[in-house]
Amino acid sequence: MAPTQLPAWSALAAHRDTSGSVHLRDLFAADPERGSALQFEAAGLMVDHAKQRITAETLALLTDLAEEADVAARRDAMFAGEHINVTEDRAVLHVALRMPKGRSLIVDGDDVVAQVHEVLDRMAAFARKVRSGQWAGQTGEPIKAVVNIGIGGSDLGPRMAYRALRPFADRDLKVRFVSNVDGTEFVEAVRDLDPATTLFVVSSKTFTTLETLTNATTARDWLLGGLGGDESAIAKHFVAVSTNAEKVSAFGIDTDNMFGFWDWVGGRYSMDSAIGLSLMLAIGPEKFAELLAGFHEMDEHFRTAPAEENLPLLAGLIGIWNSNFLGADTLAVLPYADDLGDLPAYLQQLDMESNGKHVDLAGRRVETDTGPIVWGQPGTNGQHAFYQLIHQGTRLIPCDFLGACQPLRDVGRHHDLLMANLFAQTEALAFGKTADEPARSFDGNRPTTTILVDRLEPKTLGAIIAYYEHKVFTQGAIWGIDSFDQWGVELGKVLAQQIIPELEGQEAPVLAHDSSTNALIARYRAARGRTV
Ligand SMILES: O=P(O)(O)OC[C@H]1O[C@](O)(CO)[C@@H](O)[C@@H]1O
Repeated sequence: MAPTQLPAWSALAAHRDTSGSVHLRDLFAADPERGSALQFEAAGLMVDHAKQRITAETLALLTDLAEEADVAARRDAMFAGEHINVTEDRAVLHVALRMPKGRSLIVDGDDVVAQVHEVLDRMAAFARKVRSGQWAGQTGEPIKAVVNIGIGGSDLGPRMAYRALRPFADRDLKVRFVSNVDGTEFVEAVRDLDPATTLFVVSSKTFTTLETLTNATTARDWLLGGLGGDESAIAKHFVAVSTNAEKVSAFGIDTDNMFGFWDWVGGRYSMDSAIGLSLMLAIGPEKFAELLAGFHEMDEHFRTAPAEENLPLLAGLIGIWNSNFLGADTLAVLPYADDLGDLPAYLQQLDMESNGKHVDLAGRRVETDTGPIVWGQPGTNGQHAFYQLIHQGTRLIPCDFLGACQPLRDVGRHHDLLMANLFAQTEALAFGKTADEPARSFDGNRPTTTILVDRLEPKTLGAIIAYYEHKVFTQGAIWGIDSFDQWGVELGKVLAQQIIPELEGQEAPVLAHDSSTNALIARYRAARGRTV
């Protein structure tokens, strides 16, 4: 049934019409305990929803909606390994990637937890060899640089987590990430690297992705070019992370040097699978295990906590309130932690690739907006760029503010100033300011959630990511969509394959696109001195 037909949906619409415009100033004035009443804690995260435009009644109606939409049953189906990714007929089991050793989960006849730990153990053994210098390159020298080649879910997770966990990384090991098919990224990434001491981790679930295979081929040429062309060097300088052993081997990487995962791990949910290998190389297996423990703690909270205290569930519901009832189109993610600088980009894929859907599970066109446009960048930089529009523009932009109470590098007054800015922004957005001059007045009533952790460490990062994964899950379950496929990325890939020979060919191609695309291709060919 479409969510709009559920009784709680109509009740929420009526509630919005009667009290949805009450100002946060009035909500706070009416309830002196509001600040603490709307703070929730689990797995090392404190999530403060007090500055959202909600009341106890809103939350009660939203949890009714979750019940009527049967979110709990869908969650249980995910944890049980049912094929909830219906368009691809697959289980969705990223939660199994962080289940502790010894636990068992039989899916389609296999104990997936045992499989997960077998790969984790191989990854750990490999990481220890590389980190200790025991793994030698072609010339016998130890590895000093790791380059992860991958894109989308095979890049954004390890890239984001590496930046977030730099303080825990072995700083003698350079770690780089190459994703874009723009050759510039590869050239710049290896500019100061020595092939003799560089290890490439080619990460691709399918091992068919154009960008990744192009970059991996260029990397192989660069390596062989620098080491005298002896192909035996590949085994010492290339490892693969993939579900596709056949393609890995066809590329020339020995499958002994391959770390696998499974079709029940979606790309954007894979940073805690073998896709995290480059991160493990940087921070070591022990810290990687702490990251997994943080994920698992939030998984267990999501699986077992009652709706009224369930952090990801509440976050998902409040997001639905903002999008579907208050009319917000976007969500700004604003980390007050430079270490989380790549979190907005990571969450863009997690949220927008999962819930950017226009049909429901039965294939009917949805009747309501689905996933929000996710964007953002670290505070305080954003304050001096786009916050003007959040404060005084005409659009409603809900924001997630994230911060850590204890700095990992305590420099002078920096951390207090950083966090003062975070708190000040949420206060200004909620309460605004009246002034005689219209241009200087702030309406306020702009909804925000603040997420605080004590320290940004592997465990808390895991909990933050699992919190967002399950928030996205909750929203997808309510909208009744498949959050785990991504057919929308296919059309552009197919068209690019048609256009590639039209750009590269010597002969002037016969162009059969629309007049705009034809003209762009002709312009490009002319600028590159090719016949048109
Ligand atoms: O890991 P792969 O198979 O190279 O895919 C990379 C990314 O491409 C996508 O399929 C989108 O094009 C993502 O879902 C995925 O994370």
